[in-house]
Amino acid sequence: MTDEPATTTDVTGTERAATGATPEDGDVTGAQVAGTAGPDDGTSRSGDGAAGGDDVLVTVEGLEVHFPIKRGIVLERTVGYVYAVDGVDLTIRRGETYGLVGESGCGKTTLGRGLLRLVEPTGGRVVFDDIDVSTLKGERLRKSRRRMQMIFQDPLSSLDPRQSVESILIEGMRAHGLDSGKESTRARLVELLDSVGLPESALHKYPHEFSGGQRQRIGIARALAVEPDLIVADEPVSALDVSVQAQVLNLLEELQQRLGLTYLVIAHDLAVVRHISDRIGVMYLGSLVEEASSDEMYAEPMHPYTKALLSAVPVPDPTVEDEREQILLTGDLPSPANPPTGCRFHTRCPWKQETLCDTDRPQLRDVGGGHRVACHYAEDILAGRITSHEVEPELVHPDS
Ligand SMILES: Nc1ncnc2c1ncn2[C@@H]1O[C@H](COP(=O)(O)OP(=O)(O)OP(=O)(O)O)[C@@H](O)[C@H]1O
Repeated sequence: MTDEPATTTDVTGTERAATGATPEDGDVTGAQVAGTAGPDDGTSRSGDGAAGGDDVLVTVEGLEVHFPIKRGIVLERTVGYVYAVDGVDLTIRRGETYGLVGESGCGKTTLGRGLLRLVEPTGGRVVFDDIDVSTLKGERLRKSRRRMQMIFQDPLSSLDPRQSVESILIEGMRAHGLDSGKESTRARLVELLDSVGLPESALHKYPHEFSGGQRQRIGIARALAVEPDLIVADEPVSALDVSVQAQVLNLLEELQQRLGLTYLVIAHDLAVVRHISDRIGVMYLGSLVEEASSDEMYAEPMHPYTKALLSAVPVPDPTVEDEREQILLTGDLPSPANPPTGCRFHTRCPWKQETLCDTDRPQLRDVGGGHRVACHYAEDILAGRITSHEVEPELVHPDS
């Protein structure tokens, strides 16, 4: 099959099918979503009424996933742990998109997998729609899994190359007793493909016959096949061409509105997260360091790590002067097998306060309106104990 239609992105990020590109070539049907915004347009969705209400679908409490480090061939013994997720508390509201960001290795994927119990948490709990899924076993666990699906970064490696699209889609339906007879199952498969913008003819093709964007559409259709409530999307567009990224993000948004889905979107690209998320959580070395609505996170970041991440994102309009505070992160991400004492960020923090930050681990505290931050410095500023001016020389400005 050919690639998806080429797109153009105008200055506001509005995606359009390029002139002459039909939906094409039969590959992407007319059901494909008309873009409203691209991933790099500098806009976010909070405040546009798309956010879920206060109805909580997922509660994560003190979640821990510690992987044992084993040594020895004959007598294997545990010599330490990778603290991949180390005490995360968060809630995801029904119908919202929660964006999770942070550097590679900070534990985003493990958190998503721990939430779905694709990896066993070593501590804490996950409550999904009032059911504590951390303790579920057997049939009840299987049933809860139907309601929580995952889509992956690399659709090619997550789709079995030996299975046709029909077989890929039917597998999950069958496992959950959702294939209810030949005719209705066939109609459902066609409906699923249409909902992700693929034609019926795709059913008998194999993953390698599709472009990257089309394969991601198949991954989305596979997740939708079992009628989930929550989808954890792990870097859903980072393996795709920029022109295709907006199409897939728009598709996810359209499906959310139509089907009432709730998303946890994991991404390292802050432009992607901003566009699609109602709220954003920033992770550093296994913990959340800040959480806020998408608009507030971009307008008023408080944690120095968040400020550093955001100052690395280019401004969408190159003609506008970038007046943001620039913070450059120094040093590497410490190993999650040997995290620093106290605040885990203190080894790279321009605002580190001696003894306090390297001994006392700050807790995530609500600083108003659901904006949560785990930082002694931010707390001191808010309490009026210090002003940001006192530490300004430590910050790296673009001209320095
Ligand atoms: N099965 C495992 N066994 C041991 N360590 C693991 C395992 N899975 C992940 N890790 C480690 O846990 C830490 C967090 O990994 P994770 O993949 O969750 O991070 P991430 O933020 O999603 O990074 P990326 O964006 O690169 O995927 C890393 O140090 C990783 O090497």
